[in-house]
Amino acid sequence: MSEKLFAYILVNYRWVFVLLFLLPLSLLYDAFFYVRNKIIFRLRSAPRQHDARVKDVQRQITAWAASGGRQKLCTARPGWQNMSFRRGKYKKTHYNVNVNLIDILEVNPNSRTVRCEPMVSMGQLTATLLPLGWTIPIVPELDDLTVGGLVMGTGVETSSHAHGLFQHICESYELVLADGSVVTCSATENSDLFYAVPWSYGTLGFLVSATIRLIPAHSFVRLTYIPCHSLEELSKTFADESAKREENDFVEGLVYSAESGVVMVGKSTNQADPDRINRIGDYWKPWFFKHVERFLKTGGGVEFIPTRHYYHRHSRSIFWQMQDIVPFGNHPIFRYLLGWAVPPKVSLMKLTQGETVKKMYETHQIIQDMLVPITDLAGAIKVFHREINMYPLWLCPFYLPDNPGMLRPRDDRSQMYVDIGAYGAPKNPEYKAEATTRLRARGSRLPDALRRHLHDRVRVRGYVRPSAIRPAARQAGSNQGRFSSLLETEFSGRPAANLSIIFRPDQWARILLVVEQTFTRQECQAHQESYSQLLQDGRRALVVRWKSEDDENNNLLGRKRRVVSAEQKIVEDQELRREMETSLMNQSAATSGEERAAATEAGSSTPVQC
Ligand SMILES: NC(=O)C1=CN([C@@H]2O[C@H](COP(=O)(O)OP(=O)(O)OC[C@H]3O[C@@H](n4cnc5c(N)ncnc54)[C@H](OP(=O)(O)O)[C@@H]3O)[C@@H](O)[C@H]2O)C=CC1
Ligand SMILES: CC(C)=CCC[C@@H](C)[C@H]1CC[C@@]2(C)C3=C(CC[C@]12C)[C@@]1(C)CC[C@H](O)C(C)(C)[C@@H]1CC3
Repeated sequence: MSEKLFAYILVNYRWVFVLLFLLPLSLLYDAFFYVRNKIIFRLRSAPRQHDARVKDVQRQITAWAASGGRQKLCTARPGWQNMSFRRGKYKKTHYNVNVNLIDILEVNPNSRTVRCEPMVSMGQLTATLLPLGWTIPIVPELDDLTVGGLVMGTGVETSSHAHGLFQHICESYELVLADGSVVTCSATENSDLFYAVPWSYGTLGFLVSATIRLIPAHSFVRLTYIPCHSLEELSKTFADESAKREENDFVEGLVYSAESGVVMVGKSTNQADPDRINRIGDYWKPWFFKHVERFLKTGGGVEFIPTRHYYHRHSRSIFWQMQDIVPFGNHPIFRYLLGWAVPPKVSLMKLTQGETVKKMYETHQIIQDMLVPITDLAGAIKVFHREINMYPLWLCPFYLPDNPGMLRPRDDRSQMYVDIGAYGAPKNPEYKAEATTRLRARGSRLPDALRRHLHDRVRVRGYVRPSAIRPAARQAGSNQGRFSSLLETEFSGRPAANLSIIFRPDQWARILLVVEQTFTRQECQAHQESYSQLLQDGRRALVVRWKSEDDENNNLLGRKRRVVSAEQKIVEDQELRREMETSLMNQSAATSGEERAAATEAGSSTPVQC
C-alpha cells in the first residue's frame, strides 16, 4: 500500500521535484554551456584544437586495439544525455570512446557550409548561425539534439518535404574508423561510406566532424494555419501542401482527433505585417500546440513568427510532454511566473527520473515515430486511432530521394513520406505497450495492423539496439578494424527494399550484416538474394548469410564458386580477399550497361565469385 502511495506521489507530483530542483539545475547547465560556447567561438580556438581532439579519438582506438579489441565500441556519451527514451545498457559493457567534440569549427559563407563537431546541438547551432544571417535547411526541433546523433540516426523537420532528411543536407563527414584511420567522405570522395553512414548508428566509425549546407536565414516565417474538419480533407491538404516543394518552406500537421487537425504551411520572409507578428517563443505565450488547436474553432489564419521562435516552437512544451510533467504548465499564472525557466532539460529529467517514473512511461506512454508513404496517411491515422487513440499526433512530411544508402525509398523511386509521431498516453483501454508496439513481436498489433492496411508498405523507425548488432559485427571481424555492420530496423515488412549493400574491397565495409530476428529461414533465404543489389559503379554486392548452407549459397550465386562458410574466418583470409577483389574488378569490367539494366529490371542478383 505504502509502495503504491509512493509511486502515486512520484508520478503525479513529479512537478514539485521538477520545479524546485530540475529547473534551477537546467538553467545553470544551459548558462554554463552558452557562455563557454560563445567564448570558444569568439576566440576561434576550436578549429585549432580539432586536430588534437581527433588524434585523441585515434589514440583511444589504438589503445582499444592494443587491449585485444575484444570489447565492442560505443561513444562514451552517457545514456541519460541522449534524446531518446532508451538508456542503452550497452554503454556499461562496451568500450567507451570519448568523442567529446562540441564546437562549431567554421562558418564559411563562400562555400555556404558550416563545419561542426558531432556534439554540437541544434540549439547551439541556431544561436550561432542566425545572428550571422545563416541557417541550416533542416533544424530538427529539440534544442539538445546533436549533429552526431542526427547524422548517425536520422533527423527530420518540417522543411524536410523540400530538403529531405538531415543526412541530405550534409556535404561531408570526417570519421575515425575502427582501424584508427581518419577518413573524409562525401558524394564524390569515398562515396559509398558517405551514403552508408546515415542510420548506421555509429557502427561504421566515429564521426568527428560534419560539413553541413547553409542557406540564408530570414527574420520571419509567414505561417498559414489551415484547419481541417475531416480526415479526408486533412490528409489531402497535407499531401498537396507537402508536394509544393518550392512554394512552401515548411509544412506541418497536428492531428487533434480522428476527424480534425490543422495543417500549417510556412514561407520564410524578411517582411512582416507588424499587426500579425506572433512571438510564440516568449515565455508567457501559450504552448504552441494549444495555440494551434484554437484555429479549429476560429478558422484559418496567418501569422509572422520570428524564425528562431518557429524552429523551437515545440521546445517549451517538449511537443506535448510537458502537460504530463507539469500539468498546470500552460496556465497563464505559471507562464508569467516561471515560463521563462521551462522546459527542464530532458537529459536531467532522464538522469533523475527513477524506476517508478520510468516504468510508468514504459507501460502507460507511447513514444514512437512511424514513417509511411504520404499516400497512406489517412489509412495510417485510422490505424493509430483504433490502436492507441491518442492526440495530438505530429505530422511531418519528408522527401526521400533515391540515394544509395540504407534509408531508401521503396521501389527505388524518390518519394514523399510522412513521419507520424505519437508521444503521450494512449486512451485506448486495450493499449498494451509491448503487444501493441513491440518492434520485434511478429503478432504485435500496431505494426501488423499497419502492415495489413498498408499492404506491407509501412516502415517503422525504431531505435536499433546496437547491442543486438555489434556482437554479430564482431564475429564478422569488426574487431579487426575492417569489417562493420549495417543494419535494418528490426521490424520491417520488406527489408530488401530499404537496403543498399556496401562492398568496398580495398577499405572498410565489406559485409553487410542484417539482423533479421523475426524471419523464417526461407524468408531469410529470399532476402539474401534481394539484398544483393547493383552498386552505382555497376558492381554487385556479395551477400553471405551467416547461417547459410553451402548449397544455398551455390544456388544463389549459380556458378562455380568457393563457398564462404560461417565458421571460416574470412577477414583473416588474405588470399580469399585478393581473389574477391580481382573477381569484383573483372566483373565490374565485364558487366555492360544493358546487362546491368536487365538485371535490375528482373530484380536478379548477378553472382559474384568468392
Ligand atoms: N526531429 C528529429 O529528427 C528527432 C530525432 N530524434 C532521434 O534522436 C537521435 C539524436 O539524438 P542525440 O541525443 O543527438 O544522439 P544519440 O546520442 O542518441 O546518438 C544516436 C546514435 O548515434 C550514435 N552517435 C552519436 N554521435 C556519434 C559519433 N560522434 N560517432 C559515432 N556514432 C555516434 C550513437 O552511438 P552510441 O550508441 O555509441 O553513443 C547512437 O547510436 C537521432 O538518432 C534521431 O533519430 C529524436 C528526436 C527528434
Ligand atoms: C521525430 C521527433 C520530432 C521526435 C520527437 C521525440 C520527442 C517527443 C521525444 C524524444 C526524447 C523523448 C523520448 C523523451 C521524453 C519525452 C519525449 C521525447 C522528448 C521524456 C522527457 C518523457 C519523460 C521521461 O521521464 C523522460 C525524461 C525519460 C523522457 C526523456 C526523453
